[in-house]
Amino acid sequence: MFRSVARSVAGKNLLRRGYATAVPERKVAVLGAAGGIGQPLALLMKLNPLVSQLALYDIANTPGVAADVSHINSRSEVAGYVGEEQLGKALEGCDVVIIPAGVPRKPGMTRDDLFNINAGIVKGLCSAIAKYCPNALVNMISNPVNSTVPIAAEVFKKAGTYDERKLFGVTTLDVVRAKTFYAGKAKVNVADVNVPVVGGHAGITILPLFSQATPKANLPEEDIKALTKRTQDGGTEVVEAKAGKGSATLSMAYAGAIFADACLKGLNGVPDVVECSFVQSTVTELPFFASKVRLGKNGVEEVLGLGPLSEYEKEGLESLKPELKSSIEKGIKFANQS
Ligand SMILES: NC(=O)C1=CN([C@@H]2O[C@H](COP(=O)(O)OP(=O)(O)OC[C@H]3O[C@@H](n4cnc5c(N)ncnc54)[C@H](O)[C@@H]3O)[C@@H](O)[C@H]2O)C=CC1
Ligand SMILES: O=C([O-])CC(=O)C(=O)O
Repeated sequence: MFRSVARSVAGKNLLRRGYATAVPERKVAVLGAAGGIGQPLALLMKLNPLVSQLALYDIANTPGVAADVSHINSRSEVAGYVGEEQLGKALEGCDVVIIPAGVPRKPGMTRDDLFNINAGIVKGLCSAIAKYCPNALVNMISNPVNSTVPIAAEVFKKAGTYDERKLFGVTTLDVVRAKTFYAGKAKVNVADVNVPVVGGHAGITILPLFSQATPKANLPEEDIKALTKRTQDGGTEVVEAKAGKGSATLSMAYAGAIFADACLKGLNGVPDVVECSFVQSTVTELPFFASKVRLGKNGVEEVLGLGPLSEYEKEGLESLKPELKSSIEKGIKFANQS
């Protein structure tokens, strides 16, 4: 009886290490797993019961991280992979690949200042994904997300493996911040709060839609403007507080774990899994845009529209388009000329 249920779930075996519920096997890789985000994200993915195999890849230091995390008595088997020659093994059979590989900002830098280093890193990793796990859902964390996602798309197109339903820029941290800041201002329970955040993932391209926030609080316009600015500058707030020691890592690991969990639930057929993400889109005239996305067995099931916007949000939407367009074009150009 159990076996027949098992076979019906995407042909995957269900029982490993005594895990006794009908949850399919899922392999997740974290690329950049020894870094500031990678380590806590590895921990959180190890705690996720939907993961059966966890592959931790970096150019250095993954054996230690993998040995450490592997002692936790949760479902998944953990393996560490180090150096390019082990990347293929890390990726083979992956259902979800999470990419926090690359350099973080220092005070005074924009996310776009990371382009020169991170674009090449992302390009290399995506070429390997196209080769070793072309069907995996890719969760792009590396900045500038507004450019790294288009780079990944171009790499996959060139390799003939592009499926727009399987490529995601992770913008969950913007949602996490918007929820936290809104709850503080509106004096509502943060656990009940929902706020869509659309656009992209840098400065004014981050557009929280507080007019759609629930529970409703009817905050005055000046509070909405302050909340919007704080959400847009949330990354910079952390970069400045860390004073040269990097950018958000712990809150990003939390956000990355939420988004990867949503991807896994979608793959497993859980209905109505909706998260905001920067994806290929026709919601605006821009080819990529963050909005609410319904996740399913093939990744993006439906890109949801923006819903009704306030006048302030309409202005924000128009103001962000030129910057987002140029970041997208920069990524596409890089991928096609190098
Ligand atoms: N999407 C988002 O909301 C956020 C994105 N980020 C971005 O995430 C990235 C990583 O940030 P941190 O973890 O703080 O940096 P980090 O420097 O602490 O860690 C990065 C890791 O990537 C590894 N790495 C470098 N090249 C690699 C390659 N070719 N293959 C595999 N691994 C490689 C490094 O060895 C290092 O362990 C940055 O680009 C940062 O801007 C950070 C916070 C939020
Ligand atoms: O601000 C940064 O450089 C890192 C990031 O993307 C964020 O914290 O939102």
